Amino acid sequence: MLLLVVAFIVFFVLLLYMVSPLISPKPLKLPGAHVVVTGGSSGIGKCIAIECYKQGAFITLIARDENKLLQTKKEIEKYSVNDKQVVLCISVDVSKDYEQVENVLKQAQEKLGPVDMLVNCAGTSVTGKFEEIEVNSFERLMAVNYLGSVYPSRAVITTMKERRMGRIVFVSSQAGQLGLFGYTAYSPTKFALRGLAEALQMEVKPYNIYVTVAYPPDTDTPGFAEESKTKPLETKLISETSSVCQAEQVARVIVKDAIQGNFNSSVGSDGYMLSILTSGMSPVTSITEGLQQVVCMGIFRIVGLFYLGSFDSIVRRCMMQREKSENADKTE
Ligand SMILES: NC(=O)C1=CN([C@@H]2O[C@H](COP(=O)(O)OP(=O)(O)OC[C@H]3O[C@@H](n4cnc5c(N)ncnc54)[C@H](OP(=O)(O)O)[C@@H]3O)[C@@H](O)[C@H]2O)C=CC1
Ligand SMILES: CCCCCCCCCCCCCCCC(=O)[C@@H](N)CO
Repeated sequence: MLLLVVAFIVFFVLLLYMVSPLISPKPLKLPGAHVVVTGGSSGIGKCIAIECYKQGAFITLIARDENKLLQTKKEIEKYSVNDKQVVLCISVDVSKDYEQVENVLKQAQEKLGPVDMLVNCAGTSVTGKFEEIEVNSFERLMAVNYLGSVYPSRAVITTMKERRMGRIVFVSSQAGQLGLFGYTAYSPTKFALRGLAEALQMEVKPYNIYVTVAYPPDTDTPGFAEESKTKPLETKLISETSSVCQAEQVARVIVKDAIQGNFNSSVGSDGYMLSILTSGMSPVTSITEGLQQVVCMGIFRIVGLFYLGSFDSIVRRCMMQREKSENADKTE
């Protein structure tokens, strides 16, 4: 009898341990909240700012180009839902000097109150073959995409911990879940965000702060148009596996997941598969999410192997094509 009771207690405690990280956070209320969006003057960041503004938030936009910031401010203000709402613009490079980033965020908080949600969306990309990418691009991308997310987060986290609330969003990429031809400089910066997010989430969860990592697919933005100009053929063909998304759609998903405090945010069916497949030891934010990972991971690995096979064959075909045309050039 005693044994049975002990066994029951042990079982119960184990169950509690498993289920405790699965308890979903309370959603953030956006009306009246202060949302800071880095990279908020263009593309996905701009759409995230609009989405939050439409839901009643006060917005701080951060980017370098002042004209672009002011233009975006005007565009966002068209969507106001009450006459108290404010859009504040700050021109700063998020990747250069920590003190400067800390200072401007202090000013923003003096004007609009403590930051309830920070969206780290400032970022840029360079594609090309490893040996053809300028050496300083590796450093620059790491500075903008990684340090440019560390600095603003580091600057707001103390106040968030004091208030025992907050959301921090990191905009990674599908190229932050798997490495692809052409992305040797870009992918590592997006993988780095995941490591940062996991470690930070474990630290700040007891303070009721939730971290979200978003993994968007190719998205129709000015940044994407710029990237496409110099993209290797292989990268283009591989990327065509999944279709190009609209920035509005990506932004809606990111804002929804951030409000709910979901650690993981993905778009579309291959986004869904990739996120399950790469969930590893990342935090879970609902029981259904945990269950889906347990059940689907193996099956999605099989699907993934087929994708990898097709990517390899694209790379091989392109190489043969190139050699053929080079030989033809020589014989001419
Ligand atoms: N579009 C896509 O296909 C995908 C994009 N992503 C990621 O989403 C994010 C946004 O991408 P997207 O909307 O395409 O980008 P855009 O190029 O359209 O916009 C980038 C924004 O970041 C700002 N920015 C860039 N560098 C800095 C800096 N050093 N300091 C401050 N602000 C900066 C830009 O303003 P300014 O130049 O004036 O500073 C601009 O507001 C990026 O992190 C990108 O890697 C992820 C997956 C897919
Ligand atoms: C079972 C799993 C199957 C998975 C299939 C995955 C298909 C991969 C397509 C990858 C597209 C690359 C996105 C990079 C976007 C980006 O960050 C840049 N555009 C930034 O400008």
